[in-house]
Amino acid sequence: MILASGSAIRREMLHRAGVACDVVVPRVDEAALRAALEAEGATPRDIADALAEAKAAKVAARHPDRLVLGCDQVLDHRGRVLGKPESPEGAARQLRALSGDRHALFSAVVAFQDGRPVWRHVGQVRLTMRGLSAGYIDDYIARNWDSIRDSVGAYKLEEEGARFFTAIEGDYFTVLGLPLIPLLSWLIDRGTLPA
Ligand SMILES: Nc1nc2c(ncn2[C@@H]2O[C@H](COP(=O)(O)OP(=O)(O)OP(=O)(O)O)[C@@H](O)[C@H]2O)c(=O)[nH]1
Repeated sequence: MILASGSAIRREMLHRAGVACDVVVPRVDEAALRAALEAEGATPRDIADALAEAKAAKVAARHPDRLVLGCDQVLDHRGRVLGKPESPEGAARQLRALSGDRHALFSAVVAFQDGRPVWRHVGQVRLTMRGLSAGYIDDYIARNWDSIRDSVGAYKLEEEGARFFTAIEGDYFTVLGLPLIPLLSWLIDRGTLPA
């Protein structure tokens, strides 16, 4: 199986679940594709699904004989789609906007076999963030920028980001970027993984 993702935590989640996979980082212009989808009025859920499919398709084209997983995660804040922060200033703007409010994360995975999509799932999590002071946000980013720069929402739930939330409705793995439970269930049900 190939994980078509450059995300270290996605690889780590599969590895810890005992799922062996090769990693091939997809070369997809996510910004352009996301902009086109948003221009068509695509919902955040559809954007995550379409980007995950584009990444899986790109890698599957070069490995038609392998099971290939493409992934994508987007943040939906009052209908606005947010991705990874471009800069510490961008991260501060994002966190100030999310502070004291609710947002959703959509984590999509699309599986390709024999060059076509054979399974897909979009996990959704709703998060309620406590009010964070501007001073704390700036300090958090200054201390954690190297860690959060590749993370949608500019936080990592498994690290200090856990302090941001008063409630999370959905599963932990989906926040980290992969709907792991439905994916493992599908792999087991189709006989790819023993159980
Ligand atoms: N460790 C961690 N990563 C997070 C968290 N929330 C979001 N992310 C990561 O944010 C990234 C979302 O960006 P994507 O475009 O979906 O994925 P990517 O990292 O660019 O990797 P590709 O799949 O190659 O596009 C993923 O790597 C997620 O795993 C979190 O709470 N913890």
